[in-house]
Amino acid sequence: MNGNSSSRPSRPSRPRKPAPPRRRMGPERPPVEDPARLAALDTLRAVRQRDAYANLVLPKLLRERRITGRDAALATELAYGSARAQGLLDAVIGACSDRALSDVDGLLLDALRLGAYQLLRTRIPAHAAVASTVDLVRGGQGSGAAGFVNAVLRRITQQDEAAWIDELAPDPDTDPIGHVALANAHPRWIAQAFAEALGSRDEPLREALAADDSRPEVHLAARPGEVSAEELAAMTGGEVAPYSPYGVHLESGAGDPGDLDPLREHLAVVQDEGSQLCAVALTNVPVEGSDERWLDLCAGPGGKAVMLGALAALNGGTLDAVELAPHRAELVRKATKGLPITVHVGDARETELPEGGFDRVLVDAPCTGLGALRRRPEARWRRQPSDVAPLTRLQRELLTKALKLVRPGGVVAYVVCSPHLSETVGIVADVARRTGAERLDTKEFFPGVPNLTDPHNVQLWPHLHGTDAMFCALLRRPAEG
Ligand SMILES: C[S@@+](CC[C@H](N)C(=O)[O-])C[C@H]1O[C@@H](n2cnc3c(N)ncnc32)[C@H](O)[C@@H]1O
Repeated sequence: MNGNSSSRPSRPSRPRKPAPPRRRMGPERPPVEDPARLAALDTLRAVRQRDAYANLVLPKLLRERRITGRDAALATELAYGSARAQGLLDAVIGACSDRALSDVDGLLLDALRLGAYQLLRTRIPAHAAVASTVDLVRGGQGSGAAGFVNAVLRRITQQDEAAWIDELAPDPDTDPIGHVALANAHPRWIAQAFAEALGSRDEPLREALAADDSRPEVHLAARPGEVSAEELAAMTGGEVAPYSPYGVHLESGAGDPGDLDPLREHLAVVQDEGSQLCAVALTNVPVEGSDERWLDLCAGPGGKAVMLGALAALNGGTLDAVELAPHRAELVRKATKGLPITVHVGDARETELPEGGFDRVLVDAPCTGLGALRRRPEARWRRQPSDVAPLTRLQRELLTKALKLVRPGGVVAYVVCSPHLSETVGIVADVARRTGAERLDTKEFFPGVPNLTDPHNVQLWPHLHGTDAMFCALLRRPAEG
């Protein structure tokens, strides 16, 4: 029998009343009176639940919910700030909660982090920070949960950030690295890696971690041959960068740079000034003989390929670009449209491109990214010390292959966005020793950049150069004897 009850008499048709609004199942959403905080909270949730990237989730949410202006700026500050400071916030929340953090429901932990960040690291009045967070929780998880969050946040208000650090951080006399790590919201192992790279556990380390813990400016790179840095600065309201001949700095929070006309028209890309300097340095080294065939061995998503491709075009040459991940290779193709670039998808270690066939080769190797933590809010809490060893194996193999692909007398730039010594000087010293490559005085090819002291390598730092902590070493394949 048909499930429709055909035996029922049909009812006379009546004018239909508008249906009452349908109630959602499950906990009610808060009324969206506070779109900025709700967007920040939803971002923290996506980071925790789906391993999402805050700087991909939030801009999408802001667009979908049409959040703009001051609300967008507040959402950005709260989402990225809370993600960046997570370890410090958790230490304080843990000290103020009668439950172990591992027993606190994830949704409540997100809200507590959002509230604690406002209390410890913004000028939002304490009563507003507490009340707005409690309202979000009451709307989402009910009044019992709201009571718990209220109690924890009220305890946090009893001291400011400095007092909490005094109470919770390791003793600076016996564990200076542990102390400065918590005070600047970094995991200890990362602070330790920075200390080793800086050769200091004192003021330089504190300055490096503090710079890494602040909101970065947006850097743009003008496409060589299309527009000058001065013109790009005038078009975007930015400032010409201090070191890169193509760089422009924009204030952070000035909206989505992707909406700027020069970016839409492919006259410029978003690219950290340190990355620009490393790509340009490769082209600054004199080479004898031919100089037409350049190679970018790890090209996705294509920032440096755009720079190198545009410079190759001006030089009458070409660029080959290799990328393992097909979707990232596609990004390289899109970013470099109109430039003399051939994109190859595959493992650079096994590429069939001709050995000895290139005059200049860039190895912008996959790395921990510890040098760009300020641009990736949650990354410092996600990365693990165990990530380092497999990357160093890959880095060593890629640099070794690059030194085969470059012709005798040609030059290779080894670049990583990390100051971790195992990924930087450790790789270069080892591969140079095994291959006989000549290590050049890399800083010579970073003209005008101060505070470079290593005789072979360049390590940039946010606190010294305003760039990501990029590392670059230039090597030459010996001419055949
Ligand atoms: C640090 S990123 C390169 C960034 C790029 N040069 C830019 O400026 O936009 C490293 C890239 O190497 C790619 N990769 C990883 N292993 C690779 C391999 N064995 N061969 C080629 N590319 C690889 C990654 O997918 C990633 O896109």
